[in-house]
Amino acid sequence: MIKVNLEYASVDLAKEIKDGDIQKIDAMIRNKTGEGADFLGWLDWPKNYDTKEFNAMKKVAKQLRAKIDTLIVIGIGGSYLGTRAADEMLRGLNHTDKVEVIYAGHTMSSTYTDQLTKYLKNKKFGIVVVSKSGTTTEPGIAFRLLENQLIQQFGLEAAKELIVAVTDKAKGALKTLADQKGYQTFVIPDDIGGRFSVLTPVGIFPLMVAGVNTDKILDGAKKAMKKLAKQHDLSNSAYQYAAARYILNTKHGYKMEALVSYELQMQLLTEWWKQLFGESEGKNGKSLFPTSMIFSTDLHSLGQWVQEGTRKVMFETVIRVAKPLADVKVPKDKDNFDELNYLTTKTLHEINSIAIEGVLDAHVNVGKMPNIVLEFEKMNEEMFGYLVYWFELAVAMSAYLLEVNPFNQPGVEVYKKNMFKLLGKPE
Ligand SMILES: O=P(O)(O)OC[C@H]1O[C@](O)(CO)[C@@H](O)[C@@H]1O
Repeated sequence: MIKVNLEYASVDLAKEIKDGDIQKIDAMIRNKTGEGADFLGWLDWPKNYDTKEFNAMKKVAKQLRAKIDTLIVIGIGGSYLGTRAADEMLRGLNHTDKVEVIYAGHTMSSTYTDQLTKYLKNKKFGIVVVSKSGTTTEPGIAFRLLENQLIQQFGLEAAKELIVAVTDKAKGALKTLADQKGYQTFVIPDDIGGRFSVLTPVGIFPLMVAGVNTDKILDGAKKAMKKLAKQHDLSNSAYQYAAARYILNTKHGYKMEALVSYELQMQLLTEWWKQLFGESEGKNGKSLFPTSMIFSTDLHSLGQWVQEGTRKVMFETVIRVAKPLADVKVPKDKDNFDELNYLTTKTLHEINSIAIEGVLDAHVNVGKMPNIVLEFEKMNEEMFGYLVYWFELAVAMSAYLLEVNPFNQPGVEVYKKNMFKLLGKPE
């Protein structure tokens, strides 16, 4: 479902990396002997997840969906990015669905929060609050505000049916609060970190409420798991990607990787990817800075820099989708004032695909910027599950190649501690 095309990357895997090193790290991942191995729960999750819990989630999601027109998903980082990535990639602007999904708790912007609370005044809304730690400030504040508003609008009893918490199975502020107030809870497994959690109740429950076919997402993840578990060396496409970016970074001196998609509805997927790679690898003064662009949109802004700006700093990783969710024909026009009739033999996706060819040539051959191309078979639910698992395995390999622990994020705590000190948070 994903092929790695290194034709434009100026990387020769056979010459520039030892297959033995890849095999060693693969064994470390599979045998759970590397640093941070306590957080490898995602590795077997597609076959190990608790089907009973998932059936219970389906039931609760159906009940909640029947009662609301708007779902507020409260969370930050790994507690919301994967959900939003799937929501935008799969539902996109599909407003025919009865439930609108709005995200909160990923910002402390007072303007956004004020606008949201006003918008919800005439809405029948429900809340899914997601926090593994239960103590993160942003979702904590958003939940306090929106829970109050929901109770004011619909009453205490109704709140028990309109609020669901996804959090730790036993500990943390959110678990205590939900249990005390009688809110339904679903569990974030101990051995899966936030940014690896989209296939757990973190992503799956809100997506169920949003009406997404989550069974197909999990089928896709299982497909990836089964295929990649059989390939312990560079025949594994996730490892090819990890190795290529490692070589570009450590042997060719590149400092940044831009994930590029030609699908506007993958914008949030690139945000999810940024957290996955940024938090997993950005340690000990090492790793690529993960950034992203949407083409052709950003060709009309950053395109100039990409073509002619500072060289040997950034390379691109381009997602090329073979089969989009839908396609559109350019209509014939009898006047042809806009001179576009020459395009009417092609669909929009065909035009987009030709743009990729043209841009690859311009960026690689003229601009001398290496491009890794990730060939995605399609863009549906199954593909989403597949790509999530694929990137998770890729980042584990990639971080271990850099000799950093992929599963912690000690740097994030620094700002949090400073902020708590300045705000006078009691110890
Ligand atoms: O789910 P929590 O505990 O609220 O944490 C949210 C996010 O915050 C971080 O700790 C830091 O951004 C992420 O690792 C995590 O995904």
